[in-house]
Order: sequence, then structure tokens, then C-alpha cells
Amino acid sequence: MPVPVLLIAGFLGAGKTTAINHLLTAPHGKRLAAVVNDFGAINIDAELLAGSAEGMVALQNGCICCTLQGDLLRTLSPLLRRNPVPNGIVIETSDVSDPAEIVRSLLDPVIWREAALEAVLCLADAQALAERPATLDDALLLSQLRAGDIILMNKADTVSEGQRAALRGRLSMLPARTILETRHGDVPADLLFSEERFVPQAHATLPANRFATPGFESLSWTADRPLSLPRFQAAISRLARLLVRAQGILHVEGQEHLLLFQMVGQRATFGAAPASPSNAALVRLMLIAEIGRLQPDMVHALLNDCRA
Ligand SMILES: Nc1nc2c(ncn2[C@@H]2O[C@H](COP(=O)(O)OP(=O)(O)OP(=O)(O)O)[C@@H](O)[C@H]2O)c(=O)[nH]1
Repeated sequence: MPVPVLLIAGFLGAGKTTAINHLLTAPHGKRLAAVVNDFGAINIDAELLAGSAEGMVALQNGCICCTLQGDLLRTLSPLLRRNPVPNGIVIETSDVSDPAEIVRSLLDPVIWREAALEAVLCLADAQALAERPATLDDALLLSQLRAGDIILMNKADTVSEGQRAALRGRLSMLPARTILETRHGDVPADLLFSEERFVPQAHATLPANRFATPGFESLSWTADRPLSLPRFQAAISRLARLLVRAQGILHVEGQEHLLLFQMVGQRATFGAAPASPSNAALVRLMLIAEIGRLQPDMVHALLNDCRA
């Protein structure tokens, strides 16, 4: 399976390094590697490098976009060849780059086979935007925010509740409908990076909520017959605005092999599924949303209609 890649974008001083430090050091048990602009800013000590963080590449010329003009795969190679392979790679973009360029490079099939873009996380500086709302009209900032599958409204500790609500209103006009408030980049690491443990294994053992991150809840759904892919895609499009993350193993009508479905924010991908236990339901899906957003009856009815 390819290693999932998380792209971190955001304006000058929005908190990218702080968020990466949080991701690398949070106790999630995943081995994460990082490609960063400034190695010195990452406060990983030797112990952590040997433990939760798998490796680090600092960009010589200070910007992933310039590196791309060279060879992205060559930059990622030392990380991809590590043994064991990292569970995820975090790539920091520079303050002055439009992530759309990097997204395009990452979607190259040769790269995708080894390093699959899972999501673009864009940090918005709540403090700067509250002080200078007109910054939101800046073309570069807008292009960064538009590329985000999830927007982190960072520095939420520095603004009032009213300012947060006003900013959320403006940010919700953007394509990324998932907006999370963060303090010191404390993005919940459990929402990111694929993990089989998200996927419910079988009907009988489904707990109500397998997701432990405060503020979020999960909803599981299984089916014992294949799905119609067009109907599933339509249902997921309807649910997408409510979801932060989804993951599932799908058996699609007319297809011999099971698919692994992933969605972070609005970015959905399908890949080959890992082998399943023989007693597992044909279709298993886990949806994650902020608490109170999902109505189980509505969601189950919508998904039940996807069965072929
Ligand atoms: N109060 C507060 N300060 C924060 C928060 N997140 C980051 N900071 C501070 O904001 C400053 C900039 O944070 P960085 O993580 O360096 O931001 P960056 O986006 O990596 O910055 P550049 O790479 O220089 O563009 C630092 O002093 C951080 O400590 C937050 O949520 N609240």
C-alpha cells in the first residue's frame, strides 16, 4: 500500500511548524516522517526520532515547490525506503506557494503508487484574520485556503468567541467545508492517516463509537451485499459536508476485488483493499464527524439505498 501523505499549507506564521511538531510528537503510536522547510524549527529530539518519528528531510533550497521542479520522488525516496516504512509523511509547503501545484505533482500516478496524497491541511491564522479581515481577499491566501481539504482555524486561543464565529462564517464559503478550531496546531492526529483499525470488522462486534478523540464521534455501517458505485458516490457527496473523515472496505457490484475507500475533508480516494478476514461483512464503513452532526437513522437509510 502507498504511504499516505499529508500536505500542510498556510500563510506566514499561521502555525505550520507548530502543527507539524504537534503531529510528530502526539502519542498516536504512528511512525511519521516529515519534509520541512527548516529542520531547525522541528523540535524532535533523538529519542523521538528513534521512536514515533521515522525520519526527516529538510529541503536544501527551503521550499518544496522548487524541489518539485527537480524530482519529488527523489526527495521522498529516503523516507519511503526506511525499514519499517513510515505510517505517514507530512510535507510542509512554503508560505509563498500555491499548494495546487504540489497537489498536481503528488497526483502523478508514479508518485501515487508509493506516496498517496491523503489530504491538504491549510492553516488560517485566526488572530491575523481577526485583526485584518481584508487579508482574506489576498489572492495567494485564497488559493492556499481553496486547496485545503481541511482548514485549521489556528490560534483560536487568541480571539473571542464572536470573532471565531465571524471567521468561521467567512471560511465556510470556501470549498473545504471542514473547519476545525485549533490551539497551537493541536489537530487531532487520529483524524489523519489511514488505519485499518478504523474499519469495523463484522456486524456482531460493532460498538456504537470506536473513535476516542474528544469532540468527534464515529458511526459504523456494514452491508452483506455489494454496493452500486454510482449510488454510493452520490450518498457520500451528500454526506461529505457533515464529515471530517470516512474510511471503508467496499465490495462494488461487478468488481472482483474489494476497494479501500478513504475520505479526509472532501478529498475521496479509492484504492485496492488489504486482505479481509473471511467472516467480515462485504462492506464496512466508518464515518467520523464532529459530535451531533450525524443523524444515524438518516445516514443508515441513505447508505442502505446504495446496496445493489
Ligand atoms: N497564541 C498562539 N500562538 C501560536 C499558535 N500556533 C502557533 N503560534 C505561534 O505563532 C508563531 C508562528 O508559528 P509557526 O508554527 O512558526 O508558524 P509557521 O506557519 O510555521 O511560520 P513560517 O514557517 O515562518 O511561515 C510562533 O511563535 C508560534 O508559537 C496558537 O494556536 N496560539
